Amino acid sequence: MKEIKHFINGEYVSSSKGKTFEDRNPANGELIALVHEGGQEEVDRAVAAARAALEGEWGRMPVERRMALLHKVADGINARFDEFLEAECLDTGKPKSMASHIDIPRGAANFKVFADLVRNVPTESFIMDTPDGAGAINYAVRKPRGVIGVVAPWNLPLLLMTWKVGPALACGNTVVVKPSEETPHTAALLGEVMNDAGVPAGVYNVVHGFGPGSAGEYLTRHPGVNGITFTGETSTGEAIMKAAAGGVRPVSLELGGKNAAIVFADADMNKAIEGTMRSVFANCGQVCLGTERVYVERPIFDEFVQRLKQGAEQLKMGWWQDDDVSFGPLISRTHQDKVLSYYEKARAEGATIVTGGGKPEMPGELSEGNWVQPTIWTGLSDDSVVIREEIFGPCCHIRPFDTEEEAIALANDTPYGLAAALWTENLTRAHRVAAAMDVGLCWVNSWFLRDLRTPFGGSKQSGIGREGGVHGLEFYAELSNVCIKL
Ligand SMILES: NC(=O)c1ccc[n+]([C@@H]2O[C@H](COP(=O)([O-])OP(=O)(O)OC[C@H]3O[C@@H](n4cnc5c(N)ncnc54)[C@H](O)[C@@H]3O)[C@@H](O)[C@H]2O)c1
Ligand SMILES: O=C/C=C/C=C(\O)C(=O)O
Repeated sequence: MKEIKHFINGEYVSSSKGKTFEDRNPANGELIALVHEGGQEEVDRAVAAARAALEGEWGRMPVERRMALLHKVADGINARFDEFLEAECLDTGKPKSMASHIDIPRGAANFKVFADLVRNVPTESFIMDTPDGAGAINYAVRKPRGVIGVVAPWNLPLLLMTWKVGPALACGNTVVVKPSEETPHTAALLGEVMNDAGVPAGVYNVVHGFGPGSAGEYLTRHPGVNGITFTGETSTGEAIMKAAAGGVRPVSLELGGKNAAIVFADADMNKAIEGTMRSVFANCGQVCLGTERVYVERPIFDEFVQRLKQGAEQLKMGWWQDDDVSFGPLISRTHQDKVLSYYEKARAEGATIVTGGGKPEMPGELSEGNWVQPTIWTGLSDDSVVIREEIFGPCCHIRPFDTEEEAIALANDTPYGLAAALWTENLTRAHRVAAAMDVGLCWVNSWFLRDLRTPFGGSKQSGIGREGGVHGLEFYAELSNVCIKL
């Protein structure tokens, strides 16, 4: 049986207590690897290695050399594209059509983009008057924050982990990564790429394990960690904020969502259907930016519902390797139970089930996987739990609206504030409504179109801080002002 070990100080190491847990293929439940579970000892070793690397060659490395190494890491991911693809798809069950276009290319891009960015970003400078007339010059210096703890989720494992590791290393920090227990493969494989690229030992470390009482908690509580960046559920974000309060360490939190799409009657129907198909069903609905609430202007409501239903019923489920497969399983049996519990709640609350609503019949081995049907509901009241709580599954509720004001109020009626998608051909309305969305990210006539120079993050309970472009530097670097009296 394959074993996945920690990556500490440039070496793959076993758990000192010999503890392991299972990594299963979500498509058929097959055991694919045994993963070493880290405890306090492994976290201590990883943090110590990361600290030593900061004080060693990495900390003294000229910026140009550091950036060249990060480019080599990106090239190393691309050179082993098929291995990363297989590792990611085995852990998640996601179709290769998705992972080959999104997950793996973004894994490489996250290193290149931030290496180039950090090399080119200026810092601020102010010249001031002084009473003696000689003046003074202020300028800011960006310094690495230190050891960054990276806690990542399972839905886009390589993409979301490197989205943090890329800028962290570009700013000169070192990292200890705690990948999701569901998806340990690609974080482990990245260790080999780091070594092959010549990144010094201790710069990139990985400790596997769970959250509470395991590697996640030990890492976030560790006093040797200078900042924690986390993507995952809002409730976990709360626990991590509490852990970070000890020692007053900064956090960057990218959390849950209950994202709305608003489809106006003047939308290009084909584009709106194509985009909403992706925003609801891509990655089996397991995308934080995904749409779970769709508001459609009444004159086109029936047509929209029918066309989304047709699209959902044409999704092809199956093995990740098959070229025509567009829909994979949910990540785990536990998550399948959670999503199915919302399917039951929708039924109990009297939803009209337009399509789906249960488990599909899957052939052969696939019958052991965590499959659920793509599901569309109408007819629920605005206070239904199905409409208020994040499900993180391939499902949405569609509700008609009559006025722009009503649509805005409905979309914003949520404790979350991550993303929104608007569909309209009216440019003035697009600007007006986009500005009224209480979210960190609003797409107009598109979804998940990403320029990595832009601010990314959530408002309300969807997060704290913005990563992406220069904005992530607020977290990954410490700005320190130098004031020189002339
Ligand atoms: N805003 C975003 O950018 C974004 C992106 C992707 C996913 N998400 C959110 O992530 C969630 C799905 O991912 P998930 O189920 O892996 O999230 P999760 O919060 O259950 O787990 C995320 C990570 O945190 C670790 N963890 C759990 N409890 C911990 C604790 N007490 N201390 C330290 N670490 C702990 C887990 O082991 C895992 O590595 C959804 O809510 C989704 O909306 C948000
Ligand atoms: O599931 C959430 C997706 C998050 C995407 C990003 O963080 C990104 O594209 O940088």
